[in-house]
Amino acid sequence: MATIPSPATSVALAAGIVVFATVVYTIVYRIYLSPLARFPGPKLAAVSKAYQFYFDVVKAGKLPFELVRLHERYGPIVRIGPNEVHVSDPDFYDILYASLPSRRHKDIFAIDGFGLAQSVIATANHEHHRMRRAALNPFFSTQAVAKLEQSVTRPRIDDACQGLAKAFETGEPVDIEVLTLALTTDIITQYAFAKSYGYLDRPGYAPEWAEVLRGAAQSSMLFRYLPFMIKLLMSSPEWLINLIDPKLMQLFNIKSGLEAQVQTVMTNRANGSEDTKQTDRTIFHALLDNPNLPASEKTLPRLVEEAQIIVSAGSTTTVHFLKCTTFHILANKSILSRLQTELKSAIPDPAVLPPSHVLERLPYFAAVIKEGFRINDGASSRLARVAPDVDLLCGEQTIPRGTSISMSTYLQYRHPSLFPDPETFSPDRWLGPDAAKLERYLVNFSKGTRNCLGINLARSEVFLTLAAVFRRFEMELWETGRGDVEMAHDFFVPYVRVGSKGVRVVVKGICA
Ligand code: HEM
Repeated sequence: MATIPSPATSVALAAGIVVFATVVYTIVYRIYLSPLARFPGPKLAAVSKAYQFYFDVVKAGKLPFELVRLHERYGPIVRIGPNEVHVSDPDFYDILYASLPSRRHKDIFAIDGFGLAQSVIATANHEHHRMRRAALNPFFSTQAVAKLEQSVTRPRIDDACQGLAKAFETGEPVDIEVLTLALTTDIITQYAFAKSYGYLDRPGYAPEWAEVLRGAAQSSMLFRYLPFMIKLLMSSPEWLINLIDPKLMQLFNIKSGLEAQVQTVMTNRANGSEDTKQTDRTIFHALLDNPNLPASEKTLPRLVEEAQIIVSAGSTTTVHFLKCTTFHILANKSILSRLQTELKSAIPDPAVLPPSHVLERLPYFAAVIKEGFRINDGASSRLARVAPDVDLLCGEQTIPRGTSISMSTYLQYRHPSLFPDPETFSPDRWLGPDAAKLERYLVNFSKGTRNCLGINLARSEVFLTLAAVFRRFEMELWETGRGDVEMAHDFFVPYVRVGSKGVRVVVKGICA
């Protein structure tokens, strides 16, 4: 005898049918009816972010390599998400990463995993981003960077060189990543917070910091899919963090230190006891003083998040550049010798470095730096933008407004028509008759309204550091190979294979 289902069973059945129908409709819509349906790509990628999740998280940062395969198979525009296409067409770069007056929102998916939602880099809306960015720009302008070169950047580079001089005496190998991470961290913290973290003075240059940053970068790949997890982690008590991973405490201590610093600036202002010495001015003073930022932009948590992104963005990318470029110079004897000849004639006294804008005019040195930028990829993550007002023309195809569109340096720098033999470190490609044309494709700092805030500081650091190191020391690579510089994982910035012991050098001599 047939039984009549209970009301609860009927409701559950009806709910199941609705969920099933919704899922089926979503799949059919995304594959066949969406405005992006005409762009080729794997069906799973069109349906859900699971495709990206597999390469980002399960395979630990392998999406750039998969993107190469996808573009070989499907052409210059590939659909890689329900609302995302990835483009491999270098001539489209300037269109996507456009300057004002074009409006570009950001698809902050890739940034969300850092848990710094109130910082400039994670600001999705174009106008909101303009406001936050305008407040920071003066602090990192060409003039501001040039002014602080004398008092902040060069003294720290001299400190790092002291470390190399000591290594010459002891014969101990030096890990370039650890040394330059201490250097760039000390520079950015002195520059932005008037208080250097002093990593260059710590034993072994605080080697654990590199590990902490790598761990945070890798975790961000998971957190970008589950952003609530990073929020939960950031608000957890210290004992729990210690239990999960004691190394994470370094990040938390930095956050607490920044909170205390901002709080002091705010309290001193409130009770009129502020120390107004220009040398003590920090990025917090600049933001708090800015009349164009409303009070909601000057809260303690937001200022701390802005400071946190500046510490990490201001160190990791520059370090990867310095480490890779040092490797390639030392691995190519003829390049090393040509570079040192030019540096010796431009810097007669190794103790007295010219300003970075003078170094930038040395033709061979500038070509080495450009090639260093090309071969190290910069930020390896695809950088997604959204044009809210206009459709964008890519070749013959129109990408509808509102689409998340991304491009990657990894593909751009391996484009056969621009950079033949891309795995070879060849500064000469920047000295040929087509070099000027080629420069528009060198995009490590991205372009347009959301390009790198720290571009002037980064350029000053890399020119001064490499000039100092290669003018002052004779070095050789020590137990280091190409696998120690090639990207094996994309954790927003490039990371090398697990188990690499880094780029290590021995100092063989001090140059007169
Ligand atoms: C060689 C070194 C560097 C490279 C290759 C680099 C690259 C980049 C790239 C590609 C972006 C765009 C990211 C995106 O679209 O999501 C960016 C943004 C940013 N960079 Fe850098 N960067 C470097 C050094 C620095 C330094 C020294 C600072 C220190 C202040 C810095 C601070 C920032 C900030 C705050 C942003 C966000 C800007 C915004 O959203 O308006 N970077 N960087």
